[in-house]
Amino acid sequence: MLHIYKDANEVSHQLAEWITSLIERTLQNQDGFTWVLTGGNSPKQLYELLSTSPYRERIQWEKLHFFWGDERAVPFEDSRNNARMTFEALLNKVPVKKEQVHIMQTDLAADAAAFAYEKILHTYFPSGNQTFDLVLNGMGDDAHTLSLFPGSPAIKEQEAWVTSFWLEAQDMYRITLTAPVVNLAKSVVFLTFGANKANALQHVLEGPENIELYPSQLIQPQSGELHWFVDEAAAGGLKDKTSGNQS
Ligand SMILES: O=C(O)[C@H](O)[C@@H](O)[C@H](O)[C@H](O)COP(=O)(O)O
Repeated sequence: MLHIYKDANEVSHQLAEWITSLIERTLQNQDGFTWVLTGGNSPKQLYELLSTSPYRERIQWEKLHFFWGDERAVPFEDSRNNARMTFEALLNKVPVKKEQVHIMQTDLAADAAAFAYEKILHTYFPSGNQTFDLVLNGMGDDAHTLSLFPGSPAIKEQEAWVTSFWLEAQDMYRITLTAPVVNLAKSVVFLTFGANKANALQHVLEGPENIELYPSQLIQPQSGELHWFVDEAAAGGLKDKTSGNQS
């Protein structure tokens, strides 16, 4: 479902409300809520909103379990580390305990970190049939999501839930969830805005399938929901802007 709002500010506010309501609804029927966070710049305002009134009070933080969609294999102290950004924007400001938070361990070798993370995920989701309550994703202007970059080996992974690889262009290892585990989630939400995303968004949503070039096309939940929260600038190239709720 496509949700188009005026600008980045409005997208962030609407998504803060949407996520808070999803958490409230879900926790009426179950005891915990598993949520995959994304790095990048786009979610910063959303995270900050969630850590303040009125969202902060509505969320039962002690029932949440946090995971990450991908990580740059640099120390937690490095400003490029995705988990670090999330702590600064959100997790340091809300009442969550260490045991609720599962970061990808960048003090290990990247392949060992991927293996360790996969083990944690299988403990949470032993049946292997359904995974997270919510996966929040960003999308790059090259149509990557998570660390599923065009042409990267990670986009071919069919079995493993977590993988790692050397990303030459950025001179670093990446650790990432794969499409198979994300596609078992109950809800997947993409948050993206800005005119620089318009071309990628048009190809991902309306172009012919070309996973190598537009890896975000890999994300198609098997039985869960898929939502795109975008602004008018990012939606600028779409021919069909009606496939969902719009403001
Ligand atoms: O570690 C990362 O780089 C991210 O997890 C990545 O997948 C991100 O979500 C996109 O690159 C969009 O980033 P922006 O929100 O900054 O455009």
